[in-house]
Amino acid sequence: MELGTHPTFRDSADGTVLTSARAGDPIDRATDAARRVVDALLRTDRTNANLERVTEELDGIAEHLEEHAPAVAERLIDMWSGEGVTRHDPVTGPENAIAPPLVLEGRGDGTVCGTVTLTMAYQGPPGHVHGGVSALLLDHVLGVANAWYGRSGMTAQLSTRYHRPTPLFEPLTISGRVASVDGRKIHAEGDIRTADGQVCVSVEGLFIDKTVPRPR
Ligand SMILES: CCCCC/C=C\C/C=C\C/C=C\C/C=C\CCCC(=O)SCCNC(=O)CCNC(=O)[C@H](O)C(C)(C)COP(=O)(O)OP(=O)(O)OC[C@H]1O[C@@H](n2cnc3c(N)ncnc32)[C@H](O)[C@@H]1OP(=O)(O)O
Repeated sequence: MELGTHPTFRDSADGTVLTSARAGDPIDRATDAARRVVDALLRTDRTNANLERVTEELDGIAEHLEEHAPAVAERLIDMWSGEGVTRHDPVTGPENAIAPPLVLEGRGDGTVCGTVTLTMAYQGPPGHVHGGVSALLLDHVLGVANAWYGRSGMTAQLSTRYHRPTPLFEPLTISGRVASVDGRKIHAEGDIRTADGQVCVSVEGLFIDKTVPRPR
């Protein structure tokens, strides 16, 4: 994976924000509105909300957006034209309505961390976070931790241990760090904790340094 000029803990200040800022751009605001729609659909009274009208209006919005969508190949070039901080990924991307989005900071000790409160769309067991969502968040956090360390790679293995159910609707702190590097192999680890420090999920990941060329 190409690293671009991503900051590392050796040359950047403790507290450096490593994910794309929500700039308040129209696309960020539209994506926030889409997240709100997803959450509202999950919470609405299905017998009382006028869902036929809702469907028509949402279809109308989708048609308008599709009319203004360039070809996928062109869009991919645009998506990857930055310096290695993505705006579209499903964990931190302000332009991706699937992303919570998680904001990550780099620490002087090589750790990256961020706090997020997950809502209904991320539910697995009743009132708790889906295990696949936890793995997704941690995989990405380890990827960013690798970059903060100064390396980059593809996930080859992600070993996930679920210690206790991870609550929705409460702030969760997600952190990751590089544990060791052995040639092309990057070993990283991380966890998700509740505000009182209880570990809900921990992971160990093996990443292999490999470049996937950016579309151009
Ligand atoms: C989404 C945003 C990304 C943004 C990136 C942009 C810039 C970066 C900047 C900031 C970073 C920010 C964010 C990054 C965030 C997230 C990252 C997301 C990560 C992913 O979402 S990524 C998708 C899922 N991931 C895959 O899609 C991988 C598919 N797979 C392959 O592409 C190959 O399989 C590969 C590359 C893994 C290896 O292939 P290869 O040919 O390069 O290497 P090779 O096989 O020669 O192995 C060399 C040595 O590694 C050992 N080894 C290999 N694989 C192993 C395994 N699984 N277990 C144990 N050991 C293994 C061998 O045993 C050998 O060991 P030895 O040298 O000792 O013999």
